[in-house]
This record gives sequence, C-alpha cells and structure tokens, in this order.
Amino acid sequence: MTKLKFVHQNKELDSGVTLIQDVSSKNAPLKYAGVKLLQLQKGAVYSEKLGKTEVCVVALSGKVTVKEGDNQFENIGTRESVFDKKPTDSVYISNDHDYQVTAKSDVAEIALCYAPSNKQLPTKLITAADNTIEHRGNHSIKRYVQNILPEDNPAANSLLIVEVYTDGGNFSSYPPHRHDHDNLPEESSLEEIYLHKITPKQGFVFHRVYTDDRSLDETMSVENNDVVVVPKGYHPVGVPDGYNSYYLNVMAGPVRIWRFHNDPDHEWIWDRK
Ligand SMILES: O=C(O)C[C@@H](O)[C@H](O)C(=O)CO
Repeated sequence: MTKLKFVHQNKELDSGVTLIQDVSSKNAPLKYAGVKLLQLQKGAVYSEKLGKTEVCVVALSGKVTVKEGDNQFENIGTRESVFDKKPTDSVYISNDHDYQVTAKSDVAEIALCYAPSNKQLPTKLITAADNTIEHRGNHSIKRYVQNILPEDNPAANSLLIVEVYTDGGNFSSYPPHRHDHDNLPEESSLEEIYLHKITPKQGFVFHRVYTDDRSLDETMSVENNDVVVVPKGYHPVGVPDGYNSYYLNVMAGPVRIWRFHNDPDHEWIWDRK
C-alpha cells in the first residue's frame, strides 16, 4: 500500500515553533512538491537555508514578518483563521537563499510550500489583493478558490499554489481529474499535496486517489491538519454535512502548467445543467 496520508504531529522544533507537518520526497512518494505546516508563538522565529529549492511562505493565519536578505515584509497575513474565507499574503523566495519568519501575533500558522529550483528569481510579496478568486461547480460540487500562485503568475519556477473551500455536503476536485501524463497540450504532469483543514475541528473529509487500472486506489478519512499526497491519479474530495473543508494545494512537476484530464466515466457530472 502506498503511503499517501500524513497524520498531523506536534513536534517542538524550537522555543515557540511547532512542526505540524513535514512532507517531502524524503518521506512521501513525491519527486517535486513538498510542504511544512508550522505554528509559531508570538516572537518565535523559524529560519531556513534553502538549497536547490524554492519556497513560498503562506501566512495561513495570524501575522508574521518574513525577511530574506534586504527584503523584509512586515506584519503580513490577513486572517485569524483560514475559515475567514478571504485571501492572505505570501512571500516567494528562490533557491539558495536564507530566510526567517517571525510571528507578530499571539499565534501564527504558516505553510511552507517547496519545489525544486535552480533558476534565481526575485523574492516577491504576493499580496492578498494579488490572489485571483473563482467560484467553480454547481449542484453539490460547489467550491470557492483563491489562487495564490497560478500558472499565469510568473513569480515561481515550479510552484503552483491554490486554496480551495468546500462546504459540507459538497465534493471538490470533482468530477475526478488527474494530471499525471506528460502529454501537453492535453494534460500536464504535476504532483499535488493537499493540506486539509476542517471546521469544526473534529470533522473529517474523504479523499480518494485512484488510477484507471486501480493499481492505486486508496480512500482515506482525513482530519484537521492531515496531509494527502497525490503522486498520480484522480483525487476527488467529499465533505460530510455539518463540516466545512479548506485545503491548500501545492503542485509541482517538470513543467509549470496545469492541464487536467477528467475521468471519462464521471465527466457527465460536469456537463449537467
Ligand atoms: O476545483 C477544485 O476542486 C480544486 C482542485 O482542482 C484542486 O486544486 C486540484 O485538484 C488541482 O488539480
């Protein structure tokens, strides 16, 4: 069985710095995408020296200051909870840099999204106002999308990042689609990471990952702060009534283009009036 689900942890890295998730090629069946989820108490600092990896620091909740060289972005972040359902600020930092994140609110939560990179790009603040917004789907497949690093934003070499909200009783990433064949312009090959959050916190969602031949076919019950990785395959999410879902998607692959292929068995669902 392939390990696709990563249950949240609570590992104190340093005073006031708690690691909740750390998923990468080191512990997951991934070659390109990675994510960390960190909780910082006020004044706590997380520092990192990047190798041949780019990072996007997403201020999930609370306020942080991000410093890289002469670039300093003070008090970024716009929400108390991801479920405020409004865009937030992020900072893109290219490979081979050092950076620090300092919590400025009582508590702050950050996602660090990683992908391989060896071409220098400028460090860049991606403001909440830079996010593009989409409402997708009808019937019971409605979702609300905030694009942090979509493919038409050239700030990154590989990373694609999006936030998706799905209300209880709805499905998202649905009808099921995949993006694992290097077959442009029809389909691109991108790994994907789902960092799940659920409100109220005790809720759960279902996440299935499967291929046409079912050599991979896992259906997982996922709780708040769990991560699911999608190295390949279709990957729909179902949200039970009474709970609302948020996920942060980190995608990366050989080419920074998102072209997906719907499962032909279920494509009719998209075509309903
Ligand atoms: O539209 C959605 O439901 C979001 C998903 O498309 C998600 O971002 C994804 O699966 C990307 O391939």
